[in-house]
Order: sequence, then C-alpha cells, then structure tokens
Amino acid sequence: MNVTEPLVRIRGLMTRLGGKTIFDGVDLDIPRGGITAIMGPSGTGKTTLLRHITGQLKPDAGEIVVDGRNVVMLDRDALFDLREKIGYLFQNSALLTDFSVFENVAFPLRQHARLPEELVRNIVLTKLQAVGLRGAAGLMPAELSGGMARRVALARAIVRDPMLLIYDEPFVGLDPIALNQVLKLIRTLNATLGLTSILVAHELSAIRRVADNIYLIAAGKIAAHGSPEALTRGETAWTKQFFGGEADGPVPFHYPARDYAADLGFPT
Ligand SMILES: Nc1ncnc2c1ncn2[C@@H]1O[C@H](COP(=O)(O)OP(=O)(O)OP(=O)(O)O)[C@@H](O)[C@H]1O
Repeated sequence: MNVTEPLVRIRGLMTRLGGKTIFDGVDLDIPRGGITAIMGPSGTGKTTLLRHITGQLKPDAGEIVVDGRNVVMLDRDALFDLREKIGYLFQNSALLTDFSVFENVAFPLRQHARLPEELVRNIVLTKLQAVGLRGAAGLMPAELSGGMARRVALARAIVRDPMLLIYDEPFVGLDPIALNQVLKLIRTLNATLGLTSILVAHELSAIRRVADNIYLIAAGKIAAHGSPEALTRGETAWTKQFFGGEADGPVPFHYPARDYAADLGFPT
C-alpha cells in the first residue's frame, strides 16, 4: 500500500437519484491522516457521497478507491471487510438505550468476534478513557448529557481501531462546552490513533477549528476545495455565499415560482 496515496480517491463520479442529478463529474481526494470536511447546501449530496465511499450505494459512473480498493467493483465479502475498517459517528449518537455505556462501547466488539471478557473490558475502558468517560462506564444512556452521549458514541466508533472515521453532523445540538470537547477529541483522536477523518457538517466556525481541508459541493460539482483559511477568503460566488452566509447567491432565496403578479391574480 502506497501511504502517499490518498485514503479515498474519487474520479468522475456521476450519480442520479429520483430523476435528479446529484453528482455530475466529481473528483475528490481524502488524504491519509487528515481531517477533511465536506460541506454544501442542504440536499447537495453529502450523505450520498458518504454512502458511495462506504459502498452502500453504487454510482452511475466513476471510480471510488478506498485504501487501494475500487469500491464499485467489490463483492459482498470484500465490502464487508472494508466496512469493518470504518467507524461512524452520527448526530443522534444512536446509543442502545437498554445498554449501559460500557455495553454500548463493547457492542461492536461482541458482534464481530468472541473475545475474552478481560480483553473486551480493557479495550472498552481504554476507549472510554480516551474520551474522558471511563468513570461513566456504568451509566445508562438516559443519564448522559447530549455531549457525553456523543463522546460515548465516539468511543464506540473507535473501539475496533478503524482506519477511517466518518462523522455525519457531529456538532448538532451541542452546547458550547460540549462542542469544544468534541472538537478537541476529534483532533486528538485523529492524531493519536493515526486515523483519517471525514466530517460532514454545516457549522463553519467549528469546521474551521478542526478540519485540515474542506470540499464545498454544490450543484453536482466541487464548487471549492482548500484549507479553511483559503476557502473563507474565497472569491467565487459559491464561497462568498456559503462562507459569507449571504442569503442570496447561486443558491437562490426564493424557491422557483410562477410569476408573482400572475399568482396574485393581477392582469399581466
Ligand atoms: N434513495 C434516494 N432516492 C431518491 N432520491 C434520493 C435518495 N437518497 C437521496 N436522495 C436525494 O438526493 C439528494 C441528496 O441527498 P443527501 O441526503 O445526500 O443530501 P445532503 O447534502 O446530505 O443534505 P442535508 O445537508 O440536508 O443532510 C436529495 O435531494 C435527496 O432527496
């Protein structure tokens, strides 16, 4: 494996869903060891892109290479192998409500292998320690704050030492303290565990603090790509609207509508 190759390399991605073009020739690289943010207006295809990378959805055309494997060509077993090496963190944390914090983190370990209980315990406690919640191992999800739940979900996402960690909207609903803790953890875990991270999120200020590079996807294409600093200084209509927070731009404020006067019944 060539470690200078990006972990994920996408070329010529074309996707149509429900009669709509989602990707119209997307090229994208996720460098190894980095944190790459995927941003873009709602409905632009960020989650769809993640589904392509994990092989849950095949594109109409294009190449998706993850760790040297062309995902589009993989059979079921090979896809299963690949997914084993990917950790996920979703916005709702998705903890199992009837299981303790310990059992939630242990769940992926128990699901995939029969490991000695002492080993499970050591791995789970190490991961909980990494997110600062070893002391909360015996709590139930209902006893956790939103920020703690997100950190437990993070411990669970890394419990099987993934090569790639995918965060889908990890900042939603967090108060500023919890947000800072999660941001710090994303950075620390990425560095200490030698991970590669992909982060889909809308919170520009948070992304600026954590991402090494950003892809802005809009209208089926890569509208901009670069470091957070470069993109927030962006000069294109997309970067100005997206990073400058302007209400109108390439994404119009008004949903397409009939002529206003005609709609109100005035003679035209
Ligand atoms: N299985 C499907 N069939 C038809 N259309 C779909 C399907 N999955 C997604 N879409 C459409 O594809 C588009 C992209 O959806 P996606 O969820 O990837 O957007 P997103 O950028 O993640 O949006 P958000 O920021 O709102 O989460 C949307 O218009 C969605 O309605």
